[in-house]
Amino acid sequence: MALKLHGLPLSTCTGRVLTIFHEKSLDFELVPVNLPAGEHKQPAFLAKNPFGQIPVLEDGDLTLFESRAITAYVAEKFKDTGADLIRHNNLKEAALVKVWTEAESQNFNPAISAIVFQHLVAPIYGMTPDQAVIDANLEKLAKVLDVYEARLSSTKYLAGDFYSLADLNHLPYTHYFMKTPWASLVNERPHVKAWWEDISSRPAFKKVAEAMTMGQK
Ligand SMILES: N[C@@H](CCC(=O)N[C@@H](CSO)C(=O)NCC(=O)O)C(=O)O
Repeated sequence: MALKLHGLPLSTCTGRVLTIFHEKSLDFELVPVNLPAGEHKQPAFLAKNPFGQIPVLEDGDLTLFESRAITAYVAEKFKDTGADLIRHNNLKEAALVKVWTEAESQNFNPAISAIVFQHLVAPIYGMTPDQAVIDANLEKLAKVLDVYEARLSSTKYLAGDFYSLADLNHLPYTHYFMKTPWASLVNERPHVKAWWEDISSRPAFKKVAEAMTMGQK
C-alpha cells in the first residue's frame, strides 16, 4: 500500500485528495488525524507538515502537504490511469488547467472558505459566526462567480470542454457552501449551477461527499 493519506473524511482539503484517488481508482490508506486532540500540532505530525495541517500524503519515501500540490502530484504520477485531469498531451489545454486551478486557490477559495468556516466550522468549536466576515466574503464570492458564469457560458468546464483538476479542486468547499443559507449564489447563476450539478454528480466525488457532513443533513 504505497499511498498513505493523513487526514479526515469530513475535511475539505482531505476531500480534494480522496476525490482524485477515486477518479483514478487508486488503492490508499486513510490515516485519521485527531484534530480535536491537537494531534496535527504535535512533533510527530509537524515532522510531516511543519504548518500543522491536514492532509499529508506519504508515497513511499516522499511526504507531501498542501492538498492542491498533492492532487497535482497524483494527477501527474497517474496521468495514464482513469480520468485525464491535467491534459498532459495538449500544452494549451494544460496551461488553462493551471490558470483555473490557480483561480480556485487565489480567488475562489479565500472567499468561500471564510464563509464555510464561519457558518459551519466556528459553531463546532463553540464560536459565534462573524456575520460581517460572512457578508464581506459573500460579496467577494459573488464577483468571482460572475466571472465563472461568463466563462462557463462558453466552456462546459472551467479549463475547457473537459473536466479537469481545476474543477475537481473546487468540489469540497462548494459542497459545504451549498449547505449554507447562501447556496443561491450558485443556483441563481445558470451556467455555474449546471457546472456544479455536473461535477458534483461524478461518482468519484459522490463517494467522498457521503462522509462530508459537519453535523448538518
Ligand atoms: N492550504 C492547505 C490548507 C489545509 C487546511 O486548512 N487544513 C485544515 C483542514 S481542511 O478542512 C486543517 O488542518 N485545519 C486545522 C488547523 O489549521 O489547525 C491545503 O490545501 O492543504
